[in-house]
Amino acid sequence: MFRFLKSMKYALDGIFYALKTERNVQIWLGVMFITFLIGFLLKISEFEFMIISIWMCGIGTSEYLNTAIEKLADRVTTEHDDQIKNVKDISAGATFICSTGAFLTCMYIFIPKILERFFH
Ligand SMILES: Nc1ncnc2c1ncn2[C@@H]1O[C@H](COP(=O)(O)OP(=O)(O)OP(=O)(O)O)[C@@H](O)[C@H]1O
Repeated sequence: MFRFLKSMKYALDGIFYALKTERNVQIWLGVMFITFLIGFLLKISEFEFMIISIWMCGIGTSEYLNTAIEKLADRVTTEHDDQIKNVKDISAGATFICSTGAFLTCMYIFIPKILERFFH
């Protein structure tokens, strides 16, 4: 049990460290807050809220992993290196894929509600 709590503390240290220092992580948190606010105003269902939550956690997870990979890559070398470029680009690609999926899902949920509310 003590080991589990210690692991949780390390994970929380990582979460707060990235939140304090990484702009992209801060942007993710802001976007998540705004998305939930829009969802609340548009009165999305519990199911839609769960779907959006899963996407938001997915983006956060990929952003944290992307940050960790970038940091590790910079430890390997900060000189120009083609492999490091590939590693960083692929890692950024993962976040991009997840963000695109989340964006499309949010549009699918929000647009009909916006049309319904303002154009009916
Ligand atoms: N050592 C390197 N060698 C070759 N290309 C690199 C190297 N470091 C970065 N790059 C290229 O520059 C891009 C941006 O890298 P960088 O480390 O600045 O990340 P970033 O996208 O600006 O993320 P963040 O804003 O989180 O720092 C990479 O995707 C890669 O294409």
